[in-house]
Amino acid sequence: MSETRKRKHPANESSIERIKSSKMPKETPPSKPPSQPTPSQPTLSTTPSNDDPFPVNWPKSLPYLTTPAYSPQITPSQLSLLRTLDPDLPTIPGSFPLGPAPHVKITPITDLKHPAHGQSGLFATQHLPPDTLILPYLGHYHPGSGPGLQDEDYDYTKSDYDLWLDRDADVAVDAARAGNEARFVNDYRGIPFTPREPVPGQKKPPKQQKGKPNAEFKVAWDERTGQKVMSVWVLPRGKKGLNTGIERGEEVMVSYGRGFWEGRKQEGEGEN
Ligand SMILES: C[S@@+](CC[C@H](N)C(=O)[O-])C[C@H]1O[C@@H](n2cnc3c(N)ncnc32)[C@H](O)[C@@H]1O
Repeated sequence: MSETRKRKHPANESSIERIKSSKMPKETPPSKPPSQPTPSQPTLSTTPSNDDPFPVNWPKSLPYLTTPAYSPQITPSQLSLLRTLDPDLPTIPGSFPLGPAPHVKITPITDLKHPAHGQSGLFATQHLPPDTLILPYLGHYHPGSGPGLQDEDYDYTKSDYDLWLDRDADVAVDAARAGNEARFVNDYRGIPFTPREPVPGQKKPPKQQKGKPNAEFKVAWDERTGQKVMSVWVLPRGKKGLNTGIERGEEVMVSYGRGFWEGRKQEGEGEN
């Protein structure tokens, strides 16, 4: 077993760091159900909030969240920091659905050239313009350092689905044991480039960048639950206007950060 350490997180490389992970998590149910919130915390909702409770292709063995879950080790002061409004954060509006995200679909990856072949990814079901909120990234909120990285029989440092949420509050969010569609967002590295077709009514296909992410993780303020959440957004247009958004059928791809892959390489070396 390799030593426990932190490495850069699959997210905005400048601001978010990922808790170290070692192996692809298994999509088997945890040996214990996810931690239940204390009475003072919002309810962990795995119950349908509308007619279509689970997203298409959601793994049935995994609890589907519509609001965050909480490690029992999260303290009241951490909760209070998470629930203090930061007006500079982008917002998830109260009108955004609690439940399956409207414009993306979890899709098994069958392309043998795709580096995550055999796993799944998240794909756009319609054009997503630059700077659009795609969906929140839900999971267990847990301490990002110290003994809180071990929850009873679960070790967050082994997760490949763990993101820093708030460094000042020392809180991270892990979607390995429960989450929503956002946990299926892959890193752009090595994903085969698929040229675009012209959209109906236009001669040329929309501009496209090769070998780049088209989305990013951002911390946001969730008006629906009154707290900070991690979330996935389409990249902004950019100074040169090169980002035209994500076309229907394209995979949503972020950068996990170089540290994620370096950490993984080191683990591989450590295991030899
Ligand atoms: C947050 S999960 C992403 C969803 C994952 N594909 C699934 O079906 O559960 C992170 C894991 O996806 C895989 N992955 C994501 N992007 C990848 C890439 N560009 N190349 C290889 N593996 C990738 C790795 O196994 C990584 O540990």
